[in-house]
Amino acid sequence: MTELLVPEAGFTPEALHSESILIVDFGSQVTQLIARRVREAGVYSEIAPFNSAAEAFERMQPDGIILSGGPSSVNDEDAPLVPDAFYQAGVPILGICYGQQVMAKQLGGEITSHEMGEFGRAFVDIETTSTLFEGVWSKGERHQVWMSHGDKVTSLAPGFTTVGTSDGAPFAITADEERRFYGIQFHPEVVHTPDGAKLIGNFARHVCGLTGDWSMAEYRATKIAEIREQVGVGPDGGKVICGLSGGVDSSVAAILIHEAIGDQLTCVFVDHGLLRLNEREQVETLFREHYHIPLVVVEAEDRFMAGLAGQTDPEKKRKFIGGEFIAVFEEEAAKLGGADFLAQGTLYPDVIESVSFTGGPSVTIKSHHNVGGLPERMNMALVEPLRELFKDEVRDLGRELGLDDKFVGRHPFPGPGLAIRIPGEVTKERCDILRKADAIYLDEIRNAGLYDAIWQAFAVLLPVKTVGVMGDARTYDSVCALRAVTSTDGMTADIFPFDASFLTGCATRIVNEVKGINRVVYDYTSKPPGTIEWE
Ligand SMILES: Nc1ncnc2c1ncn2[C@@H]1O[C@H](COP(=O)(O)OP(=O)(O)OP(=O)(O)O)[C@@H](O)[C@H]1O
Ligand SMILES: O=c1[nH]c(=O)c2[nH+]cn([C@@H]3O[C@H](COP(=O)(O)O)[C@@H](O)[C@H]3O)c2[nH]1
Ligand SMILES: NC(=O)CC[C@H](N)C(=O)O
Ligand SMILES: [Mg+2]
Repeated sequence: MTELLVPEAGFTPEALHSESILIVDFGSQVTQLIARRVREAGVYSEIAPFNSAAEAFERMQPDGIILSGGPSSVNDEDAPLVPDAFYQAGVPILGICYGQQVMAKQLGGEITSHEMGEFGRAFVDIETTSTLFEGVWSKGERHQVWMSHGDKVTSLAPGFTTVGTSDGAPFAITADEERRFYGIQFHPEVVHTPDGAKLIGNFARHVCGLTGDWSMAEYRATKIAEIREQVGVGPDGGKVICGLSGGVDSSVAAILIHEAIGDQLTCVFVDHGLLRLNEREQVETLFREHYHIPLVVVEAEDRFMAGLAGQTDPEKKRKFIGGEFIAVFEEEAAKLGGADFLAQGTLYPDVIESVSFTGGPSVTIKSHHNVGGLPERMNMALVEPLRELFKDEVRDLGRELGLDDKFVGRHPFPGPGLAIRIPGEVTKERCDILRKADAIYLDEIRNAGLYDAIWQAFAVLLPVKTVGVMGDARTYDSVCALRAVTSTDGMTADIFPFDASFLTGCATRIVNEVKGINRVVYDYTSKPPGTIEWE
């Protein structure tokens, strides 16, 4: 564990790092990925929606600006714009997709809307050298990129030259090397542009001239400062309760908040009856052994089961669970004499799937219990220090905080627990059946030494009964589906390719040992098109 830079009261996060990049958000689905790539390049970044970017600029005094993509067309009447002052600030600018188009338009170029765009994989031909590509791409080469646009630049703004072209975009890559303005039609932030991360790194280092000395240690110190600022420290500071599940995210959040505000924090673990076998005891023991943070364990099985009775719609189940979690937290807060803040280990993927991050156009895939599943009325303000991070970054932060490997390496487990792994009605009896099957499956995975190679694995209990024969007798019982995926951040996932013999072994054990299940199947669907959980 590295020593923490303890920020003083009244301290601002900007004071911690000398280098930063401002990302102006025009509502792209993948703006957070730009921030992530900048972090990977070792540079602190902040995202500001286009309409508050001027204030963010004043505060941060960034060394570079990246303009995101977005759903608007620059030819629309109310098209969102970049504050004019940014073009006069002498700071390098990288415009991506809409960002390229809006910069071209504002600086005197032209953009045309076409019926046919380029969506998905495309290729760019590099026509000249550019500081943006130094050491990555050279003149005369052709490279794969990822595009998603209907509009395109058709006439360059004064000072710009064409650096690269694609079939659908004659000005796919444009540069004004003197002003250090770059406009690219493709998206370097997504993995489908294989050299994209390097290009963003080049923008930070070669174009903006940054050294890239930002680290998770600094993220930790920055967040501690922000938490202190939000909650207040000492006798006049607020009280915080943190929903703790024993999962990586909430454990990291709890430790971080505890570092920031000490005993103003109490953790609350809710046993809603939807946990895995022996999970409550394990989490309680592990947490009390490792940390001296007050922990309240709430027995809430009956109320969750009662509320779930008769519910079969996945979104209704999720919304009920989200609301009931908050009701429990509020009751526990009252018992502690009131709390002003509720802390959660919410991550960026929870946010993007539930709602749009800065008011952009993204659709709701499913209401994660801790975001879209929250009730409208909330007494406590939220403290969510991990809200911009992806899972693997949270694990890095956990290691930085000295979190035990037993926590860092745990497979994710969703807050609504077994409820979203039992399609149809959830009952205690069905939870008990699933708990047994899931425990056997994970036991087999651990015994085979596969736990760490898999990102997440679990069993699902289907609302389907099939006929079987056991000991010469007919059975008519439920089907259990097994799922295991590989992933880095849970946003996309691939199935884990078990050997057939491993799956046969699991199926045999589950059918033999779990009463109520007589058939086992394996889920071969990646994400997309599937999601990881079944509901
Ligand atoms: N049983 C629970 N009791 C209290 N809070 C919970 C519980 N389950 C989930 N939460 C809260 O909801 C948040 C989101 O849950 P989520 O499962 O995404 O994170 P996690 O459990 O901390 O980590 P992981 O994703 O590794 O399981 C948690 O960080 C925690 O604040
Ligand atoms: O805390 C959570 N509350 C939720 O409501 C929720 N829904 C899904 N997940 C977890 O998120 C990751 C992506 O899951 P999906 O592909 O099913 O959306 C996977 O790791 C899922 O287990 C949740 N976690
Ligand atoms: N992904 C984007 O930024 C798209 C920009 C603009 N809406 C277009 O269709 O060209
Ligand atoms: Mg969890």
